[in-house]
Amino acid sequence: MESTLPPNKSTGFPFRAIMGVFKLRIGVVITFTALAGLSVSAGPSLSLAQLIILTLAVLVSSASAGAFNQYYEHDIDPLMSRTSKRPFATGEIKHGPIWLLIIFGLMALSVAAAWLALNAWAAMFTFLGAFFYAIVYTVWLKRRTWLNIVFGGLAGSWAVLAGATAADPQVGAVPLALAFVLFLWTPPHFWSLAIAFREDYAAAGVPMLPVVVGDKRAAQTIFASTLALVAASFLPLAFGLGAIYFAGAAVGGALFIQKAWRLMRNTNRETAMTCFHASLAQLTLVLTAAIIDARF
Ligand code: HEM
Ligand SMILES: CC(C)=CCC/C(C)=C/CC/C(C)=C/COP(=O)(O)OP(=O)(O)O
Repeated sequence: MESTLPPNKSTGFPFRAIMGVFKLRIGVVITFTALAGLSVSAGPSLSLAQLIILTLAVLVSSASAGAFNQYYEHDIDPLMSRTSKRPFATGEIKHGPIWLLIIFGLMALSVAAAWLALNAWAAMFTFLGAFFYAIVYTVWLKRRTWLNIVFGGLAGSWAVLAGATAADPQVGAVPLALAFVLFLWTPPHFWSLAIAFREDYAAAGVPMLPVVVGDKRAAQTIFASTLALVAASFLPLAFGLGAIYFAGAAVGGALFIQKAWRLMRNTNRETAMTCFHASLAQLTLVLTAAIIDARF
């Protein structure tokens, strides 16, 4: 799972490790989420330059938050198998204040670019996404309560609204509904992975749901929250999305529910990871269907 790769041997400069710090694969999906919010927004089309700036602003904001997360968690990442190879955890990249300058500089740049090229609302949600992930989730809640992901999950909702407000600061019902879907999607997405790596989180003293209530109760909670998520994923139909969106939400929802059911019936690392990947497939189907439906 971990995207951190050994430094490029030929130059010695840890280019790949530095890229690994920014969690860019996740940033790409976060950016896709913002573009889905833009697509379902009623506002006027953006110019190509504005579209590029929105894309880069959300990507850089997400990446800076991801880098802050790895910087801040350099103490617990070595304690977990999944994260122990990360550059701050291994010392491949020196954990020092220069990184805070880089991180906050990139964050400020992304928010300023969104503000200047788009509007204050898009800039605010671009900032809020990173703030909720880096501060609300990573610093405030992650090591304190199993509710960490419930509130931290708003980070994804802010990504939807960053895109939607770029075109129309008066957020419409469909972008709001999609932001609500992201809010409900994030907990089962993450709790599935947390079951697979429960021992890691227990060793690191992080109170993820499975550590607090056990795998079985966590799997039951995942199943119940997936049902709620899938029900909510049909909300955009009430505000104008059509058959294409329905198809995406139905196929994605059925897949996620089936894997969450399987996880609840047979709770182990393999069914947990399958459910985690089903969450990503469901989100991709819902967002892609929303983009296509809104365009035709
Ligand atoms: C605070 C909210 C969230 C938390 C705590 C969370 C948690 C995680 C974790 C722990 C991983 C595994 C990372 C790794 O091992 O490298 C992951 C992977 C992933 N997450 Fe989430 N997630 C959150 C929100 C989101 C959102 C909003 C999206 C997309 C809209 C998303 C998309 C992904 C993707 C695409 C991956 C796979 C990345 C890869 O293959 O390297 N996550 N998530
Ligand atoms: C608009 C905008 C910029 C939104 C940002 C949204 C965002 C970056 C959400 C967090 C995604 C994520 C994979 C968190 C993992 O945290 P973790 O610390 O639990 O993962 P780890 O254990 O792998 O470090």
